[in-house]
Formats: sequence, C-alpha cells, structure tokens
Amino acid sequence: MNYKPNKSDRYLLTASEMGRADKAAVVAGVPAIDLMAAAGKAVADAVLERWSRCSVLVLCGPGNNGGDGFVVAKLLKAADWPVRLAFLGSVEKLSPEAAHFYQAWQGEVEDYSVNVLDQSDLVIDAMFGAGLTRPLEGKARDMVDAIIARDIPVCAIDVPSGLDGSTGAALGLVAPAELTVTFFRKKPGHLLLPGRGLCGELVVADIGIPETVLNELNLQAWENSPELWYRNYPWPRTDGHKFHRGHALIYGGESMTGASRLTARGAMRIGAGLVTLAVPIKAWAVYATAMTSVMVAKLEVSQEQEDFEELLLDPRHNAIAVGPGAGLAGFERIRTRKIVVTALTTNHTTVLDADALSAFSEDPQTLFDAINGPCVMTPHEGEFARLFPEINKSHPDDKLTRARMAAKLSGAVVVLKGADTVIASPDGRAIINANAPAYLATGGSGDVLAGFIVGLLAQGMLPFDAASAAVWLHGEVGNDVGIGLIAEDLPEHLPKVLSAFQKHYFLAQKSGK
Ligand SMILES: NC(=O)C1=CN([C@@H]2O[C@H](COP(=O)(O)OP(=O)(O)OC[C@H]3O[C@@H](n4cnc5c(N)ncnc54)[C@H](OP(=O)(O)O)[C@@H]3O)[C@@H](O)[C@H]2O)[C@@H](O)CC1
Ligand SMILES: Nc1ncnc2c1ncn2[C@@H]1O[C@H](COP(=O)(O)OP(=O)(O)O)[C@@H](O)[C@H]1O
Ligand SMILES: [K+]
Repeated sequence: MNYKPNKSDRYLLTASEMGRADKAAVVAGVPAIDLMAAAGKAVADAVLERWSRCSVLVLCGPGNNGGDGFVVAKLLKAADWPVRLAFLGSVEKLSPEAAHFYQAWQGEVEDYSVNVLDQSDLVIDAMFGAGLTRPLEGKARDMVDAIIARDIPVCAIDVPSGLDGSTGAALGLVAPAELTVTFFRKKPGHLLLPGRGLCGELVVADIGIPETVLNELNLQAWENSPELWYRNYPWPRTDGHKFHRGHALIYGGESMTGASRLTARGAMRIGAGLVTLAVPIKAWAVYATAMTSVMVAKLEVSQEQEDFEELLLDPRHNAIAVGPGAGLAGFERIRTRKIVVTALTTNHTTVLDADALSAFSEDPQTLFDAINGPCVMTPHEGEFARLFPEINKSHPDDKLTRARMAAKLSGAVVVLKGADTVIASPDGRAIINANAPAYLATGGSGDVLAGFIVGLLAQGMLPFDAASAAVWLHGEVGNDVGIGLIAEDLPEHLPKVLSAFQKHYFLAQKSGK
C-alpha cells in the first residue's frame, strides 16, 4: 500500500507554535542539541543532493538559525567541500546548543562583511529564522543586498532571512532562496505571498520531534489538501436520485448574464442534482436559450424579491448563490441587497460573491447582522477591502489573520481569494490553498468557483469543507487546463479532475489500497 498522507501532515505552525513544539519535544525526551544536529544534517543532505561540490559560504546569525548553520558547515566540510563561515553575533549570547556547535566548527570564523561573498558559489542562509522580529538592518541588510546584487544561489534554513514565517510578509529586504529547508511542518509564510515566491523549492525535514506534540498545540491552520475533507466528500450514492444531490438556486442579474451562467454550470458539473437560475423576466430569454440542463425561473417585474422568496419556500432549494452578475448599478444594487437579505434571513445555506458583497460596501454591518445561518463569502482583495477596511488597516500584511478576523466578524466562512487563497471559519480554523496556477486570473473564474461551492453545499457538504474542496478542485482544474485557460473551461474539465480525485481518494479507500 502506498503511504497516504493524513490530516496532521498538513498542519501549519507559526513561529510561536514551533517554539512550543520544540519545548514539548524536549520535555518528551528529545534533547535540544539533537534537534539542532538533525536540522543541520537535513540541510546538508538537501544541499549535497542538489548541488555538486562548490565553494560554500555559511552565514550564521545570532540565534538558533545560526546554530543550524554551524552544523551544516561542519558536515559539508566533512564531505570535502570548500566551506567558509561568517558569524554575525556574539559567542556569549549563543544558546547552549548553538554554542556547542560553534565550538564544534573547527574552521575559521570570518568577519561578517560582504567581502566574504567573493568567490562563493553558494550561500547557506543561516542568518535569521523563526526568531526574526524586525526588518534586517546594518550588516545583515548589507549582506542580503550584496547577495541579491551578485545573484549568488541561496539555500535558506527554515525561512529566507527577512521573511516572517508566520505571515509570509517580507519584514524588509529578503534574500530569495533556490531551496528552503524547514523542520517538522511547513509554516504559513511558506505558502502565503510574497513568502512562497521567496522560498524556492521547499523541503520539510523530520528532525525527530515526536508527532504526539501536535496534540498539545491545538493547531488551527492547515495547507489545503483532500486529506482534510475527502471523507466528507459527497460521492454519488448507488441508490441515489437527483433529489439526493440537492437543488442549487442561483440568482442571475439583468446585464452581466454570463457570470451567473458560469456559476450555474459550475454547480451542475460538481454534482448538484438540480440547478435553477432565478432571473428577472427581462433577461429570461437570454438565460433560457443559453442553458439546457440548468432550469431558468422568472422573477416578475417589481416583485423579484417576492418571487425569489417564494422559490425559497420550496424546501428542495437547499443552497443559494447570489452575486455573480447580480448588478450594482442604480436600482439593481437595491435589488441585489434585497435578494441577499431574503436568502440570509430565511437561514438558507448561502454563497455570497462579487456584487452580493460590494452591494454592502456602505454598510457592511447590515450584511453581517443578516448572517445567522450557514454562509460562505468569497471576496477577492478588492471586495474584501470594501467590507473589512478596519481589518485591512490593523493587519495589512497578514492574510491569514485578516481572513480569520473577517470570518469571526461576519459569521461566514470567508474565502479570501488570490494565488494564496485563505479559507477561514468563524470558529478559528483556517486553510491556506497553494495549488492554484496563475492561469486562473481570468474573468469569470471566480464565478465558477462560487458555483463549485454552492454545488457542494447543495449535496450536503458543510460550508468550511465545501469551500476548501471547491478551492482545491478549482486549482487542480486550472493546472489540468494550463495556459490559455478561460473560465468556460473550468466546469468542462472538472470531470477529468474529479475522476482522478475519486480514483485516488474514494475507490482506493474502498478497495483497501
Ligand atoms: N524546533 C525548533 O524550533 C528548532 C529550531 N531550529 C532553528 O532555530 C531557529 C529559531 O531560532 P531563534 O528562536 O533563536 O531565532 P533566530 O531566527 O535564529 O534569530 C533570533 C535572534 O536574532 C535576533 N534578531 C531578531 N531580529 C533581528 C534583526 N532584525 N537584526 C538583528 N538581530 C535580530 C534576536 O535578538 P533580539 O530580538 O532578542 O534582539 C535573536 O538573537 C529556527 O528558525 C531554526 O532554524 C533548529 O535548531 C531545530 C529545532
Ligand atoms: N495569480 C493567481 N494565481 C492563482 N489563482 C488566482 C490568481 N489570481 C486569481 N486567482 C483565482 O482566480 C479566481 C478569480 O476570481 P475573481 O477575482 O472573483 O474573478 P471573477 O470575478 O472574474 O470571476 C479566484 O478563485 C482566485 O483565487
Ligand atoms: K534563514
């Protein structure tokens, strides 16, 4: 049987959580000195695997990141590589472990100035890791500046120096790495931008921290992956019929009709048993001629809200989506707001996207007050800024925290989109998605994502799982289609991706493979 990663492999640890893991490991009987030795060995092994013998410069900082660096230097020297080492700090202030490995390095310790970069083919960045609290200054900054200017390849230990591993923010200047070796588990900053782009290839090394320490940490963040939610995926039942697969009701506006049609198509493809687009009568013919498997319901002039409310009385309409193409101009804005409030106050499971969010930019609290039932909102950064200006002000460089705060404030699962989409639940859980390719940055791709989410909700998946699954599948389809992707491709290529996903996670599980 192939090794199957499990949910705990996907945990993400902040700097303080990593510090607690480290302490718990020591309490569990693993000496700190062994952890540092293992960390350094993992880095040296990764370097030996990827580079052929060359002149290496190890730049050691004042903390334990520097301690790892002393270990790497010794191991590369033992492998007969030409190694130089420069140290920024004072020996008296080193931790006992780092001091031990400082002593164990029997080579020269050079002055920490940019001249040490001369004739170096590879830099091991052991300057700052999880302990960095402020932007690099003075000699450290000059060094990074010179590394960048000379374009020397870098292998970073834990995180590239200058990067905040908990948020992915550059605290100031950062030395971009070709390879980053981190320990135990990934950190949020390895996945969030700009951090992800600065790490290069990422290796996660086992340094002997027992898995049991995870139980003590009450972790609430994961990297998105099917291990997190495939057990709750609504696979079609052998004895099922279409009503078992739910009925998604999607509001479609008058002018941008393509948007909600993409949403409807996405909901259909991801397996909703039935999908109805409810549209103002003026636009009905456009929708009706364009849709086949999707049904189109008419909302009569001046009583759109009442007609929509009536559709909501049908208990089979179990998941609602409002927003794509709903309209924001003049009276359309008022209508969009009414449709949203109607869906929310009747406690329907609802997805709010695009115009359904922007329609409340003047008074976001009205929207938050209306959210009492299961709700997913899917803002891109622009929409997020309209609804949550205060959060953006208080935590400008921390997407994970911004999404979590927004979820708590609004009561909805928040999908804060982008290349590093964060899915956050009001209860504090959060997932960072890292499989989405840049090809998804195309008009309408978010509309399809809203359709994937509402389609999974219609099939009974819970909001946090449905949002996470939809975002991951959206990314997978993006990769499958590749360059040249347009939004229409996303629903059409989903079956291929779903088949592969089903084969791997459902059929394999059933057959005990
Ligand atoms: N399980 C584990 O956790 C394991 C962790 N391991 C390794 O330990 C690393 C974490 O070590 P760490 O906590 O000592 O922090 P690190 O990043 O080396 O630097 C902190 C020092 O820098 C200083 N300082 C901060 N900012 C500064 C600035 N801008 N400019 C100048 N100075 C600045 C700060 O001083 P202070 O802020 O107190 O003035 C402090 O002295 C981790 O990334 C991993 O590589 C492994 O050994 C294996 C086990
Ligand atoms: N550079 C990128 N890399 C990966 N995914 C991206 C990138 N830019 C946007 N996306 C994804 O594409 C989708 C765009 O959604 P959105 O901005 O709402 O567009 P639209 O309203 O045109 O549908 C989101 O799922 C977002 O996460
Ligand atoms: K580093």
